[in-house]
Amino acid sequence: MSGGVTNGSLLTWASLGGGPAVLGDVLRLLRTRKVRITRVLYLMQSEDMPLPTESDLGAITLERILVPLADPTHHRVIHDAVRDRILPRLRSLDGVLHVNVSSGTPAMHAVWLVLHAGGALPMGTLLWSAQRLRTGQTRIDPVDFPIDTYLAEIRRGATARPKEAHFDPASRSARRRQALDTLARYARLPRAPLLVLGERGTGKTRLVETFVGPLKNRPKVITVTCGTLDPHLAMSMLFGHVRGAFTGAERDRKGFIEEAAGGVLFLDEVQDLERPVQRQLVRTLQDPERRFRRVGEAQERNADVEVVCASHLSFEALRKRLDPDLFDRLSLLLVEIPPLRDCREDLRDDWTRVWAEARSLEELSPEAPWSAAIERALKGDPLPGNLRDLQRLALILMARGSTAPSVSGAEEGLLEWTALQARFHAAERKGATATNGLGTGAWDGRVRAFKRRLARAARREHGSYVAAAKALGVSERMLREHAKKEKE
Ligand SMILES: Nc1ncnc2c1ncn2[C@@H]1O[C@H](COP(=O)(O)OP(=O)(O)OP(=O)(O)O)[C@@H](O)[C@H]1O
Repeated sequence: MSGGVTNGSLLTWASLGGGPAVLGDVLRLLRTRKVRITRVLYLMQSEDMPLPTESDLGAITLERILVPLADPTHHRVIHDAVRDRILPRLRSLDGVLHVNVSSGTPAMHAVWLVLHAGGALPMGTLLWSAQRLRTGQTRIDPVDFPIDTYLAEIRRGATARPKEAHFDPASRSARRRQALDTLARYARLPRAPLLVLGERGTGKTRLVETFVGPLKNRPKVITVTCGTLDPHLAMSMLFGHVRGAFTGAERDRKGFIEEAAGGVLFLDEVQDLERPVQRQLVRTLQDPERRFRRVGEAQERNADVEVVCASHLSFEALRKRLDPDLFDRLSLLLVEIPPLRDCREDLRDDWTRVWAEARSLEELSPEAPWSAAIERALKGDPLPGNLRDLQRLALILMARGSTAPSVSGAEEGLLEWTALQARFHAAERKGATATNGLGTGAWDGRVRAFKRRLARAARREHGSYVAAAKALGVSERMLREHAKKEKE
């Protein structure tokens, strides 16, 4: 490499007709982009494919690779041939690999994209699309199509299944009505982070995705379930990273903040974010421009995002778990979604909605079954799982009948549900004692809290960290790390 010019190899399928001429143009155009190709890997389906001339190639080495294909329009055939014949050759290539994805059939083009996205091509490989224009000239463009990002988006779209109910703000109970009115007022304020609290299963996620997003006129909602982020990667997942920022960072990657640009970034169970990430978030939230840095990058970026956070913890418990500055910022606009047991007037509507959504078989009645017994059961249960308790009942009843459950069938199902609910209530009580102040958040967080306790207990027992470390045969530094990591 010299003067910003990179040496590399170009991989291209041999084409009939004007293929070699286009190849000559591609090599020339790459040179204008400071890419010096020293070797062309020329994939030929048969020996009689036309070859580029010396004037096309100059000093470039032409390496012909014979790849017979039973069907060049068949993705699997192409993939298998490339995997077996080409990929092993690429491992020993010097310099950067450039692939001309436009040569060959559309199926060949697609296979390059997939192999690249899947990481099968050497690190740093660049894809180029070359087009012969009507004027007879050729143009090349880098292929900027991050398949994995698109797939994630498509999957998100697929999870928001069209049959899913949008959150219905109409409610009969005063508590829920008040909460939703407040939420609607707050949501209309631009650039003000919003905190939604509510027990598990009260529908917070759906509420933010289908009610808050549209209210903010930002239907795109990127939901991040904070407890599922790998603690070591959380910063990069949220803020993105640049290539080389850490081992395995093979290319620049946008974080969720950038992905949410123009929409809403929804941080679900925000207390599960690691403290350093929380601190970083404070910086971004207090900046009206929402500036941030990708991991490993000095330059600041900004993203036009609205931020909404949610937690199943109570106000007091969340205050203890969050960085104080973050809590201060998030709690400016706070809405608490009441549990179902405090909104009994809405139970029948909730039940109807849950039934309609849970109805996975066409032959099941679209009408939610209703009887005095169902009403008694629902109204008499503390419903600790909220909407999920209703989902459980719906599934039990559905499993009992392929048509609208008869009242007697429903009653048997109700007995089953009541027995199961009793087990959940018991487990809930036991869990409340068992967690013993370790919190109810993500497993990682609870493990850390446990280690913190052990480290602190060891210090109390032995009088100092030095003595405790000696007695336990561990390093003092590690003990101190465990003891301090988060403020309780
Ligand atoms: N309006 C609705 N109608 C029917 N079902 C709903 C509605 N809102 C939510 N649900 C269902 O209820 C369940 C709980 O909803 P959601 O996940 O939004 O609650 P949550 O408060 O975020 O709970 P968690 O934090 O446990 O995920 C989900 O399975 C969801 O599909």
